[in-house]
Amino acid sequence: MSQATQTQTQTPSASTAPSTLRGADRPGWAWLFGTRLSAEEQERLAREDKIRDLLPEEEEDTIGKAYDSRLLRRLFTYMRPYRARMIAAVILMSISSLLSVAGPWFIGQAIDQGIRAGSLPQLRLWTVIFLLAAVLEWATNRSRIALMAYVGTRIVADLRSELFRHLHRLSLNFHNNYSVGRLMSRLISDVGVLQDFVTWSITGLARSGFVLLGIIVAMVSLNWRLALVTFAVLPLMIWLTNYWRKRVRSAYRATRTRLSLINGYLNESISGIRVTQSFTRERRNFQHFDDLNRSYFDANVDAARLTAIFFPGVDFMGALATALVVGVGGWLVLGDALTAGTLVAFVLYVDRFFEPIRELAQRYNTFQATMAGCERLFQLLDTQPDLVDAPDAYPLPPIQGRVDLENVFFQYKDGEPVLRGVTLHAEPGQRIALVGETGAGKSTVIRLIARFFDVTDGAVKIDGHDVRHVTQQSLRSQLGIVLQDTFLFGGTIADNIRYGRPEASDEEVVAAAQAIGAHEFIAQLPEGYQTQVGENGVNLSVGQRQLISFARALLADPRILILDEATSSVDTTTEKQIQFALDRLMEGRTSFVIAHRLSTIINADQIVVMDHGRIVEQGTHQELLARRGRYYNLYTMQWAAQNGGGFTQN
Ligand SMILES: Nc1ncnc2c1ncn2[C@@H]1O[C@H](COP(=O)(O)OP(=O)(O)OP(=O)(O)O)[C@@H](O)[C@H]1O
Repeated sequence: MSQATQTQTQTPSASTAPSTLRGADRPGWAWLFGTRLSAEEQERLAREDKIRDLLPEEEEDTIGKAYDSRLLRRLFTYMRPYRARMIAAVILMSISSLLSVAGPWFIGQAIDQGIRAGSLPQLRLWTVIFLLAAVLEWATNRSRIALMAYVGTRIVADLRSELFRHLHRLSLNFHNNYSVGRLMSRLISDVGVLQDFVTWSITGLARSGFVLLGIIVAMVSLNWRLALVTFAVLPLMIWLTNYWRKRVRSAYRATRTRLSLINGYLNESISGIRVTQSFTRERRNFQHFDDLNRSYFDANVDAARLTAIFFPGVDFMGALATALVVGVGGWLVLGDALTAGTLVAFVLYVDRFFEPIRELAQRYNTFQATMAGCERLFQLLDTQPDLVDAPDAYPLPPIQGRVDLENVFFQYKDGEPVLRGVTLHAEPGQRIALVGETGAGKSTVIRLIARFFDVTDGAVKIDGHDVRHVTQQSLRSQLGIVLQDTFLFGGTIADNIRYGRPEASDEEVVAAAQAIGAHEFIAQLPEGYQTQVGENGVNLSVGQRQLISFARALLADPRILILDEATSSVDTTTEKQIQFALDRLMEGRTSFVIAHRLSTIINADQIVVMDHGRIVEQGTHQELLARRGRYYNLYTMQWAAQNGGGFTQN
């Protein structure tokens, strides 16, 4: 049962109301006086109860500190190659900040020395200076942003490539446990947040701090009494910022977690749409999606309400400070204690004073998101591959194809042995079929041969070389692995066939397809070998996909071939075709086949019957039938199921 249906049975209760609803959405007095919930609020509580179990634990989605020197230091190492550009951006930022602070002072001069002194040349001079300063400010700002956008984009491109390479180095165990959705979110959203941060926040924050400081210095030096009047609104401002900062943290977290739920559910629903349609689950899915969607909507509305409190609040503080400055300043001007130009400059400063404060508060959030994103990205980058080449690993020389498993023990988790003393010898060119109940350990055996995991005890040897002593690259390049879920990459059929040997000629590609028996259907496609497959490509049947993957394996020409349940999901005609292709593919190679249909492995040189991690029988088809043991039972059961009657051995 899915989590969604499990949670549907829960009854909504006000005591378990989500913190965002309790804190930000509901007015305080409603809780204080126990006012009844409106129908809409009750509905929302019911919805939140349904999705509660799906929300990540607080620790999993740590919002992170707004400032973490360790993370920042590491982030700065990525900026090092672009140091020159960053220094240039900082210089430009300083110039534009100074010009921004100087602007109101120029206006003050234009009024006092031009208008009040009745001097047209002075008025002209200060106006031109102001204009030039504005143009220069625009130009420096523009260049700073362009430089930082370049640096941000480069850093993100570098980091993305590093992550991509790192993901390819991580072992199968890691990929089994880390969902594709989570990886995509690291590669796309976390990296994206970082780009925003580098482009906008680093110099943007510095500029805001710089301008704020400059304005304070300018105001105090112009008239310290009036400056104090302006600062009178600061306590109110600090209170408002703190109020907002505390609440916005959980509000944004709520929107983020709900958005990730929507994305995850969309991903799952689209991937599993066939199953949904075949079980006519659409209505339930619509309902669940509506719940998620509404919950995201509600969280966004909460966040928007907070924004609606804060930003107009800052504007109001600005207006309040302006009123104070105009009132007190005007009174000083009337008493000749202040010039009109200084007053105008002050009014302009007050206006600019609140802009960086607003910016700093707004960036606080980005800062938190960036630190959390960085933490997750670096954690991923720090994940060590479970399997690394030994320091003295040597490349496996070209092999004949002898495979030996010597008393192999293996466990995925401590205390849960999966293989218990497996010994198996395959001569070059032999076909080995692994059979047994589900969970017997067949796939584990082939994973150990390909060294996707290391044995816990014993050894796996290829041509006498312990697989732990050779480089992984040299080992896998001599193995061909064809899995049950055939994966075709975006590109043409020809590209897919030459995936393991990109340098293969067109003739070799066609020859491989012909040998496998795939040429006929490929030739009939409108664009033949140039037909696009993979996502958005032509629709191929399961059997056709398998044939392409066989041609791919044949062209790569490995000495050892591993086939995982390759014939379990196709009809009888296709199975015959595939059987032909397989026979062709396995010719002259050591092959390990896991086939659930025993009829396909009758010709194997050795049939290895596994049970609970041990080999319980071993021999040819005839030998094992004659023994009337485990294999005989498995075979006769399948034979009866497929032919509707009892099996008689002739
Ligand atoms: N990545 C893993 N982590 C932990 N346990 C695993 C992992 N893969 C397999 N197992 C466990 O190891 C045991 C053997 O699994 P294995 O896949 O080798 O069986 P199998 O014989 O190939 O089964 P099937 O025919 O169903 O594919 C099972 O009990 C399985 O639950």
